[in-house]
Amino acid sequence: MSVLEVKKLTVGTKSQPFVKGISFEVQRGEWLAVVGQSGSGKSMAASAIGGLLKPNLSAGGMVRFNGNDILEMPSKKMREIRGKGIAYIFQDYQSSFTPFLTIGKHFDEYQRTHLSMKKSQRIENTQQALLSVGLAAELSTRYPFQLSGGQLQRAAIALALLMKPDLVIADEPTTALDSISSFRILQLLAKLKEESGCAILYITHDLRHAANYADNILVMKEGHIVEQGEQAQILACPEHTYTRSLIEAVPILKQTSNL
Ligand SMILES: Nc1ncnc2c1ncn2[C@@H]1O[C@H](COP(=O)(O)OP(=O)(O)OP(=O)(O)O)[C@@H](O)[C@H]1O
Repeated sequence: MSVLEVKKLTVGTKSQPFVKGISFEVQRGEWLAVVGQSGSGKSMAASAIGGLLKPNLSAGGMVRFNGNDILEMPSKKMREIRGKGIAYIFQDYQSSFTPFLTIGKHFDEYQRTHLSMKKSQRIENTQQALLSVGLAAELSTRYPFQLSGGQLQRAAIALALLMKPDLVIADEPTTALDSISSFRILQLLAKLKEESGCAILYITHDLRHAANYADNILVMKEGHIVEQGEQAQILACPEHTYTRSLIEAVPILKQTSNL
């Protein structure tokens, strides 16, 4: 069974659709990259899948997560799924943290909401989670502003993965980071995917990330999917002119493509 099944998903305001009937599936252990220019509807689709749409937007069609229909789900159940089954990693990782709570307190509160266990076990889990993303356990006593951007995004990822989700939605998680920190975050996601077998829906406008990490690629343009398939196939032999233009815009990819 697919972890995620999306059928004819539309998202938009009352007067204007921005995502216009897209369909795709994500399997367990798959890294699917959603690529396309700015404004093509990638984030909006991801928000609808994660049940995080802005109040002025609504979604139609079908989104099934582990067989459960997300768009029909009461908000309480959706919050449970978002905590445990689906993790969302934002481009703006600062928004995952409350400035006046320490990093450790964030991890503690998250576990208290979703699990019932002793405080000593929660502390142990927090330390393990920080270590798993290469952060020292001592960072749990610091406040968010006392961490660098890369450290904070790692902490956000550790927090998102604490409940061992089946699906990680990462919406341009490296955009605000320097290239070394970005590389580390991508490596980390790849490692976590290998270890846990989770699926990753990775939103990016950087085709190089898709080329290096994704199993499959889905290309969006103006709210439609124009092409989807295996990563190597799409990059070597793109069928759609829009995909070709995206590849041509990245010289290093153009060299290895059959364009
Ligand atoms: N809350 C909103 N209300 C109305 N229009 C919106 C809202 N959020 C986004 N849009 C519009 O919807 C379109 C799709 O936006 P979306 O954020 O999904 O694009 P994207 O492909 O993720 O772009 P980027 O790569 O820049 O993040 C854009 O034209 C955007 O201006």
